[in-house]
Amino acid sequence: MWFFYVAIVIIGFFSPKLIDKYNRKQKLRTLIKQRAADRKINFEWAKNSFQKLDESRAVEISAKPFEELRNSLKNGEIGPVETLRAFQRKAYESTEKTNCVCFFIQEALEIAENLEHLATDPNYQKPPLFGVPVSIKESIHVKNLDSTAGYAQKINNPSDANSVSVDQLIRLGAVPFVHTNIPIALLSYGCSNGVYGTTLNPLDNSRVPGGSSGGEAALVSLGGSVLGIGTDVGGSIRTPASFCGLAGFKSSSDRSPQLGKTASIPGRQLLLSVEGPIAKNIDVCVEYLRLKWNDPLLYKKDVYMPPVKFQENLYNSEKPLKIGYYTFDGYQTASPAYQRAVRETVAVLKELGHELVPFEVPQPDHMYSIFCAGATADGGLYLMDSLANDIIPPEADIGFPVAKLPHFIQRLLRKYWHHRRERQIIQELPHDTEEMRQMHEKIEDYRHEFVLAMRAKKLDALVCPAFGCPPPHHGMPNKILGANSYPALYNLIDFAAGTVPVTVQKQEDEVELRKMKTEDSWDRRVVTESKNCIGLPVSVQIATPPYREEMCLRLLKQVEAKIGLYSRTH
Ligand SMILES: CCCCCCCC/C=C\CCCCCCCC(=O)NCC(=O)O
Repeated sequence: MWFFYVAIVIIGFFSPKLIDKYNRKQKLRTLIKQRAADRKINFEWAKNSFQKLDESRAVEISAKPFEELRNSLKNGEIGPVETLRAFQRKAYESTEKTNCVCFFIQEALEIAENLEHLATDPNYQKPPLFGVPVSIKESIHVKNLDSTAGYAQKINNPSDANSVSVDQLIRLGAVPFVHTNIPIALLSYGCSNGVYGTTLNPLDNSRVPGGSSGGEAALVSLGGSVLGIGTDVGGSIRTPASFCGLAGFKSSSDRSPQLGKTASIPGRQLLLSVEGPIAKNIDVCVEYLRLKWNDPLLYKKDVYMPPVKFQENLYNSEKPLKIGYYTFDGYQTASPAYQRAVRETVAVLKELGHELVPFEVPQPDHMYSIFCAGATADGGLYLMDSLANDIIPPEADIGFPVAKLPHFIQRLLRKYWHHRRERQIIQELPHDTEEMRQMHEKIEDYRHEFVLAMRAKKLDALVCPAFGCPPPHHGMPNKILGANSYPALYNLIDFAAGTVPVTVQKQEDEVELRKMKTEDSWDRRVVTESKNCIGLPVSVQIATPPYREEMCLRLLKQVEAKIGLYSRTH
């Protein structure tokens, strides 16, 4: 009988909270429905807009690669409004296939019309990106649009101003025209959320397009945009670019504006999210970054950015470099095709006269554990709190179950948890201010250790796999966290890093898979998820220390020119 009374007391105590939570979630579901209705209207608006342009003309315009498009707009062969309509059509078709677009930016039409009007003046000097439509990741602020980062609770909070980067694009003559999809909280290399749904990989719909800039990669891959702007705090530009066969680049944090984007974890200090380009080839990324860094106004709009222009001397240098390489970072065995991509890149760089030497990543277990601690910042409290108050589809899950337990339970499990790598991560998640300070100290120390290891070999740059495995199936990214160690390292140490596709998965790689040693569930899933991927693109990653971005771009360009998967076709 006593049990009955205790149960009544417990239910009585918790029920107001449960009812409150239920009501909150119901409100969020209503908001999601309203958002879906608004989105339908927005898509209808885009359809009306692109139907004003003859389809064959639209196909002709949207088939032009970036440089040709820019030239055609410059010499007046095509106009900004018809170009916008052509890409609206292509983006509409792309989103029908992959659900990559969240919203079409309606102000884009005014911007394009204004450019067209300005161009009627014979004395008008066309800006460098005159009329080029550019796609923008949803978390980057565009005036009058929400940046929800996939949270239903953030619906109906439109940005009151453009981000520094979007404003700059408009100043350079570009036409930001769509907001693209992301995973909830931006902390996944999948691309699912309860507000806009799941984005599919255009090359294999059953697999993720990468994340968190997954909508960008799917859109660019299908030709719905020639230049996409993403953000990266743990691979979110490089991973989707790799999974969709594109080039992607992230600078060190000082060379990216910080104003005007929704951060995955606001207030995170040592791991700053960086904006950067995704495009069909590295030339487009270079051209965008050249324009971006050579714009003196950028450094007035974001006064925290050191005014460092595009360093042509580094980009055009012919000096042979000393480059370290590794096929295994000591944390996650990469699937065979990614290892082969490194070996083939090393051969090309040697052929070009560079000196290549093997490199070992210092303390790999420590490296990825402190990355996870740094990326979540406060032991996961902000993340857990935000997620608990939202709608999370199963395929959008973040982290792993033990990391979500209350801190007092994690403390008990820290020594005994059976999964070694999960245990190492929970050991590093800070649970109080002292551990938080220690976490920052560990990150600083690791950066110094890494730089010393590079200096000991006099290295200018590093080459390694872009990722640990090909795009896994939807719902798998948080179950294979280790595969993210390859891009994450370069956020942890705040280096410049970029990826280019250099090969595709082959039969021989799938045969090699059978020889892979597996220690835990992450390893086993790397193997299972790497099967049946023949023909999917595989990228290599190149990284350089901060302020040597242009050196990294030079190497990416050299590799792409020699073995880039699409260098001849795009
Ligand atoms: C709930 C606590 C869980 C803590 C442990 C989970 C650790 C998860 C940390 C990192 C996830 C790794 C995936 C990262 C994907 C890329 C993220 C990114 O670059 N985002 C871009 C951005 O934030 O702007």
